[in-house]
Amino acid sequence: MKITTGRGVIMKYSVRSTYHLVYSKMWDFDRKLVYYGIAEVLFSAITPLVGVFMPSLIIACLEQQAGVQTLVLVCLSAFLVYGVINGIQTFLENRSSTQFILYRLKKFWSEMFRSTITRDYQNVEDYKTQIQIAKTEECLSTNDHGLEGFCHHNIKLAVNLLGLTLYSLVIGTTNIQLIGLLLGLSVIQYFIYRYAWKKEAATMEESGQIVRSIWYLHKETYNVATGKDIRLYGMRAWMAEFYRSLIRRLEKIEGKVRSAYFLYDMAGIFIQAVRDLAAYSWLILSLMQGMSIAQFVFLLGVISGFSTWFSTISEMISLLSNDLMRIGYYRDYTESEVVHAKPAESQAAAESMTITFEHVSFQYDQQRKVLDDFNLTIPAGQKVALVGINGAGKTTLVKLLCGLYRPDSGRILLNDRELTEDNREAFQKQLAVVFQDAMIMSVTIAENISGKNLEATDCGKVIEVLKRANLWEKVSRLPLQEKTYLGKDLNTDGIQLSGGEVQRLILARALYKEAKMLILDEPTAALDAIAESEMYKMVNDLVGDHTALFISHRLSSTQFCDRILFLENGVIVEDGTHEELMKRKGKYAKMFEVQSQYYQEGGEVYEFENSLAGNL
Ligand SMILES: Nc1ncnc2c1ncn2[C@@H]1O[C@H](COP(=O)(O)OP(=O)(O)OP(=O)(O)O)[C@@H](O)[C@H]1O
Repeated sequence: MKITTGRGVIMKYSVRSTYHLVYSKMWDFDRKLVYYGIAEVLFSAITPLVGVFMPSLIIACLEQQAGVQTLVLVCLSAFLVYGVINGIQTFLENRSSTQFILYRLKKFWSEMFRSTITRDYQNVEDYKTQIQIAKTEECLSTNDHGLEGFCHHNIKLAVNLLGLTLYSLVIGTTNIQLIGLLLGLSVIQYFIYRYAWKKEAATMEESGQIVRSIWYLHKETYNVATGKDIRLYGMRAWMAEFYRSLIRRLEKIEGKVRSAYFLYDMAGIFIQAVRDLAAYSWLILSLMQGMSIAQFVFLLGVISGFSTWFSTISEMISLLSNDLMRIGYYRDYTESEVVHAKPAESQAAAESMTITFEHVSFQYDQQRKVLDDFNLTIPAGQKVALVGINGAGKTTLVKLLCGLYRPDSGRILLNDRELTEDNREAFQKQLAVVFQDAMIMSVTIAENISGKNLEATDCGKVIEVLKRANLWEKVSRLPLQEKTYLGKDLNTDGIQLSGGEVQRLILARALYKEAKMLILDEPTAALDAIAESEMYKMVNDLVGDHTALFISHRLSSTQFCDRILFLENGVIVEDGTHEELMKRKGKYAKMFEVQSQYYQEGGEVYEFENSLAGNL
């Protein structure tokens, strides 16, 4: 059920279902949190009443001309009772503050972490999911709003409701008309507050978007990768102006909201004046008609505290609407129907793999189809090169093959078995893929290679693959060798590898996996042409009988392959060995000839640019 909480703010989930979700999880997490919460409500509502009652008690003793001893005893007892109640209330408040943080982190953050890490790659890559993640963080990153705010605000709401009820009973037993007037005025004040809140709620989506953009810009200012371009391409002024324009937009929105709250504040002052006039007139009149001073002081305290209970209730209802909206973001993300990873089936790994694409079509969003009715068979053990100009669809094809994307139509078969959600994890275990943008984590070299913690890593095997990837010479010279940290995020002694060294490390990771199929999606961009060619040949020797797919823009690096596929706009336009394609004098031969001009010229080796391929 959708519920409107303010102009333009629609909540997808019923209030009841969100309450049920948060409190049933809390019950599972630690039921003491609920018990202590109830106790906090009781003590927080009683404390002010006791505070108001104390002076009137002392005055009553004076009025009745009690002896000094009795007066001292009453005072001490009153202070003791007040101190104990106040102390318990403070303890409960502090306890819930820390416990709600733990509840948010242990229960909700971990659920979000699990939901992200296990979900389909295609879904995580989607920009809509990225926005959902940013919004979910809004629900889980602060103590005052979203999930944790919800827990605190509910306690405060309950305290104020109970306090209001107690105070209404006290006043109501003395003057029923007065309580009617006080409640009526408070209701008017509440509706004016709702008006201001609705103004604010109507801007929340837009201001949330602006705040996210501001955070994005902030992030880019300390992002090491973009930092270079910002300085070298003189982007500072442009970014600063962009930042200022966002702040200006936020200021404008805030201005509108502030003026609505100003109206509320003004109305509040007026209502307060009317309320005080009525209440104090009655009190003074009652005093003149014989009310005791003790009762007068007590009712004075109760009446002046009455409006605070009510205005806090209005405030809490508005804050809770905001919290509910943010919890809705969290629910959108964690309850959305996405494919989550299934544990790998235990099945015997095949020695080598035959890959078949059967009428596969795929497109990103509403763009043109990258692959349209695509067919291809790679027999087991074949070494295939996939070449083509930029944007031809090579990486997309690899991601489909790895199960990172799902075809829109058609099937991908692995040894005659269709790749599905159920066997995807099992299949991925048999694959080693080296992408252009491979991930290096700020952990040790050995952990980066094995993908496990040090205790579970076979360091002997790590050294062996580092040797095979021509990186051991460098690593062996480091004081901690394969146990050296990469980057300084987790260890200040961490080292920085060069682009080419990172790519060798990624290759070592692929070799460590001992997969049945190896895919190299141009991981060698940081290597020179000769080093790349040598690495591809070396990998070819290492994979033995296993199937391998090599992607490169440097055609000389892949000419050794059993088969070369020339991809253009998602279609294989040429298919054969290097010799066959050269004889055919088609697109491949033309590209090869252009590139080869840049190799041996006057006995010197020249580097050629990847972008050259795109010019063909
Ligand atoms: N995540 C994505 N979202 C939307 N479009 C994408 C995405 N990735 C790639 N594309 C588009 O799909 C097409 C094929 O891209 P792909 O990366 O598969 O080509 P490629 O042959 O690997 O290119 P290159 O040689 O430049 O790496 C391109 O037009 C690209 O703009």
